[in-house]
Amino acid sequence: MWDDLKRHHQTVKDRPILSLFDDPGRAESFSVRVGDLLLDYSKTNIDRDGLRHLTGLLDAAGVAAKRDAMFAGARINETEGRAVLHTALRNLDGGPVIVDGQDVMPGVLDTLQRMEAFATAIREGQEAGQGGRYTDVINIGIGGSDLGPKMGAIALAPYHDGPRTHFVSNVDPADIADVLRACDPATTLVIVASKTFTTQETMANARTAKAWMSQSVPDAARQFAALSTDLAKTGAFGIDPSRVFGFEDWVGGRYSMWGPIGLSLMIAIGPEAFRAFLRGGQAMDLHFRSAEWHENMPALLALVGIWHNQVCDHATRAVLPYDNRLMRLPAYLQQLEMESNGKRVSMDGAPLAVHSGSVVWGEPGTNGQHAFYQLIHQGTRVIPCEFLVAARGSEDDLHHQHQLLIANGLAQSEALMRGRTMDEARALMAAKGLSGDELERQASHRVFPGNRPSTTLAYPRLDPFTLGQIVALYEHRVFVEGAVLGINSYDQWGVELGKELANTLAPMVTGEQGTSGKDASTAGLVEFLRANGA
Ligand SMILES: O=P(O)(O)OC[C@H]1O[C@H](O)[C@H](O)[C@@H](O)[C@@H]1O
Repeated sequence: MWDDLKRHHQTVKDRPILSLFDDPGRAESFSVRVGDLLLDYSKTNIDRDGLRHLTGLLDAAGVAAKRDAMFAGARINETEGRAVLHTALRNLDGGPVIVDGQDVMPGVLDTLQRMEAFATAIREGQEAGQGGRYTDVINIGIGGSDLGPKMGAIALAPYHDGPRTHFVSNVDPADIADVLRACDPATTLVIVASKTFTTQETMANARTAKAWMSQSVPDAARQFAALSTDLAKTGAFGIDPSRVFGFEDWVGGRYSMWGPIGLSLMIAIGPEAFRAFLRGGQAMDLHFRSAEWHENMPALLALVGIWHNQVCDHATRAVLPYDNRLMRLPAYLQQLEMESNGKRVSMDGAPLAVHSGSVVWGEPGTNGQHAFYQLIHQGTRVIPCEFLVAARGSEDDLHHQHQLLIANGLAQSEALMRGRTMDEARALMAAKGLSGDELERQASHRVFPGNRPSTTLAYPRLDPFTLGQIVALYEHRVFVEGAVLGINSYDQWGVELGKELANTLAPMVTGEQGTSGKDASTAGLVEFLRANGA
């Protein structure tokens, strides 16, 4: 299959994408809609044959059966022996989900209702701090216990009508110090978010927050809540079970914002808006489970990615939201995609025959246009771009600015595809009065090779339902890519070695131990930092 695709790529790689639009149905045929979302992938070099080869990969890898196994609660995370059921967290009225002969939905819905009651009590003031109604909520967590709710809280800022929300993740004391300085301990709720409740950074920050609060209020633990799968550890930390929201090991950290890890977001925007977010995710699940591959948005987004990364060998992909409040989406996707599909062996342990998932990066437009787009347009590497654009913003009185935003987003994808030829550049320079060698030289700097691929995801407005659809779309994109590659998208062994070595280095940094056994570079750096006050 891969060979067929690579052969096909050889035959089309020099073809201008623009020439595909000689077919008047191109844009329509290479677009897909789900509800009010539109994904346009017509500005890529994928044609009908390419799509046939790509969907062939899905059939060869048995993706439909793997998808159904995931939704049915099979232990598809084989290296950890776990089911993968974040979809159950948004399965509001989708019927039972059975794991080991037990329906998990009553537990999921019960936890959701407890979260809603708690969030409402905080928002309405029945649940208060020792100095009065809560004014601030601090979510302490890292990775999946931070990126989702933080990305969501920024994305849905117009819906934010609860207490102020802060996020602390880094073990760097600068992170927590800046947040604590802005909060009154007597009216602050601290949420410790950690699936395992052992993560070094989170536990260090949680202890710091507790010490900070203990200086001002009689019973600091009363103003703490916990989100975790390990209820014994939350109890040992002193958090009352009534403020602990548990979840099961079948929710992966980077897939967890739909459940208890989303509590800070729910407190910020309210339970009703949070349910709309869940409904958006559920709508995408229903689509993913039922649509044929050629009109299945997550599958197509994944196939476009596979075409660009594993077939065309473009190693990175830029995610460019023309929607400023999606500013943390690229960071969120870095964990979702790179921790999920950054694997070098397939499920059975054999090395991959093709590259693993791509490097994901990006910034909102239009900011990026004034920074790194130069390289995207004229650099020697091709960087497939993924644009996201809303028809309307939340600032109706400033809609004229939003229209400028849209024009900029669409202009970039057009420019990437169209480019500018040497003849066009020459004409520009001639119009400026240049001639001869100087005209040639100046014109060559103004050539855009074009033929650079992009996709555009368009939607009416970034509301909670739409955000739910977008996040679930990307989750399933990851699933499809992982299934095609035959890897386990749901473990993350690649983060372990650094953690182990940090434990061996900590006593060297404090000076309790010498640096013997370390390479000369690492030992030298420890010594330099110690000599300078570490
Ligand atoms: O939620 P926690 O157990 O504290 O884990 C937080 C994060 O740290 C780990 O190192 C993993 O790489 C992430 O997948 C996880 O989201």
